[in-house]
Amino acid sequence: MSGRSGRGVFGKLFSKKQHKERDERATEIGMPTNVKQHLHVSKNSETGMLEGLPTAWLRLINTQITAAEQSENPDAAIQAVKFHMYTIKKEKAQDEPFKPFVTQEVITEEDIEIEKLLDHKKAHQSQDSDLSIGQSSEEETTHYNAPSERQTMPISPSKHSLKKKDALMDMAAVVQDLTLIGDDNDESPMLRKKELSYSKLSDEEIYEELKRICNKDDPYVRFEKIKQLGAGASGVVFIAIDSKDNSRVAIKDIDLTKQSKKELILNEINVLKGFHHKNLVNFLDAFLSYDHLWVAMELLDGGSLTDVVTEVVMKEGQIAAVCRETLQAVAFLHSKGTIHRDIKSDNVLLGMDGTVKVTDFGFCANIVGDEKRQTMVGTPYWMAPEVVTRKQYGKKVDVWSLGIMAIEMIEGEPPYMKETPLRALYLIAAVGRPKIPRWGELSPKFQDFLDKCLQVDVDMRASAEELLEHPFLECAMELRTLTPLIKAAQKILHKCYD
Ligand SMILES: Nc1ncnc2c1ncn2[C@@H]1O[C@H](COP(=O)(O)OP(=O)(O)OP(=O)(O)O)[C@@H](O)[C@H]1O
Repeated sequence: MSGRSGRGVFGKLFSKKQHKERDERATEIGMPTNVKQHLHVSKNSETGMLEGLPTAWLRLINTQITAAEQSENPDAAIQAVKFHMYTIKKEKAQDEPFKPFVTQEVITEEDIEIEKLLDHKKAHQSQDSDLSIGQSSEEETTHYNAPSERQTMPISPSKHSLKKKDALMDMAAVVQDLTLIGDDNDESPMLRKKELSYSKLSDEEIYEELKRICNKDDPYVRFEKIKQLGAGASGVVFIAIDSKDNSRVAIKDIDLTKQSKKELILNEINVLKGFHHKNLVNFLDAFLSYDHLWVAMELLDGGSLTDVVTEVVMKEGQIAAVCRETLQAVAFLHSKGTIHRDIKSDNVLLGMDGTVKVTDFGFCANIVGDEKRQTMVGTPYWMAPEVVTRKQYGKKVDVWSLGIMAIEMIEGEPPYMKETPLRALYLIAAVGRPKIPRWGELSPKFQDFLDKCLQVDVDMRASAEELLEHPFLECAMELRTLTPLIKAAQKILHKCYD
């Protein structure tokens, strides 16, 4: 599906156009507005097509999922469109840009919200159809907006869909539940008490607490801004020189006035302070200047792994090296009771020396031991089937995503990247393990590694810890062999970190 003509083991270089197409792919969907939901889903016995979903949902399904596909796998079509609508709704509601770590409070609200949007109608199940997802007792009006950039699954709680009082009551119950089911032997950081106490703080108190935990230096005096690296939903990232030791750092500048849930930042900073690993883009310090929070991080001057996979061909030994380093980060996060939930090449940053570090903890979930979460987060193309199909999921979603990232390193892009996000969701749910076009060109060890990552049955899928022992990783080349790939990609993309 990559569109590359064969050359060498993994084919020829990816074009810049394909790189651009890859980013544009996720921006395609523009949605209608004001859709009334009366859900009573059934399958037309003649055409096999779904009926009874909101008109806008059906329009989406019917334009992107064929009648035969709907008929063959109606559940996958329904799950995909539900998930998709949830994503769009969240995309519009997202107004909390900085989320290096997601707290239990956010996840709990997210759980409640997804249930409300998607599943609570099950309470009114129809008796005449297996497919029924019920009928709402009252009309709901949902506004849809086109998602921006790549199709990620934002998790900030919507102000529109959840009454604060109800959310807090439900949250208290869930937090209590989670505390009760916590494993005594689990070493996860127990953060909930602090989160709950923060959630009671007023804006003024939050600023006071931020002042207390941030470095007292004036960032405008201490750092010299060199150049902007990019602007994400989470703020602007730039390179700066730290006058304290002349080191170069990456700084994320967050405008606090645009944050509706400032208390989350307190938790995030505290969590980040406690998470240091050689394969994570480590937090260095936080600074407060009026309404701006500057978060200083290690600077990775090699750009993202996406730049490399889309532009140059990687050898198996180089892929093994990146997998090993990423797995070390993932295993570390898992050992701390945290799921990353958004492992993909965009979130793996490289140093010019070949250092590999995982970043963007904006979708992390704190978990307790092997406790499973019922939330749907991540980026559709990298998403594990159990996430799309709304089954309970746990740490192993990161292992699936790592498998998809390995496919990116082989093929230049994840499976279904040329499909719309909705169709990709359907295919993930319906097909399960994706086909890998260059499968026959891979070594048996690499094939086995991918097999262990991409098991649809979560129990059959290896853990990050187990994968670190896999023989494929013994083939890893030295990290410095990544440097020529990074340089080649930077040259093609005209990127420079000086
Ligand atoms: N520590 C870092 N070192 C080098 N580059 C970085 C670092 N952190 C972020 N970047 C780069 O800066 C740009 C913006 O990063 P940011 O994380 O804000 O963007 P994003 O991931 O697209 O957005 P978001 O995560 O907020 O949705 C990206 O190109 C990213 O690769």
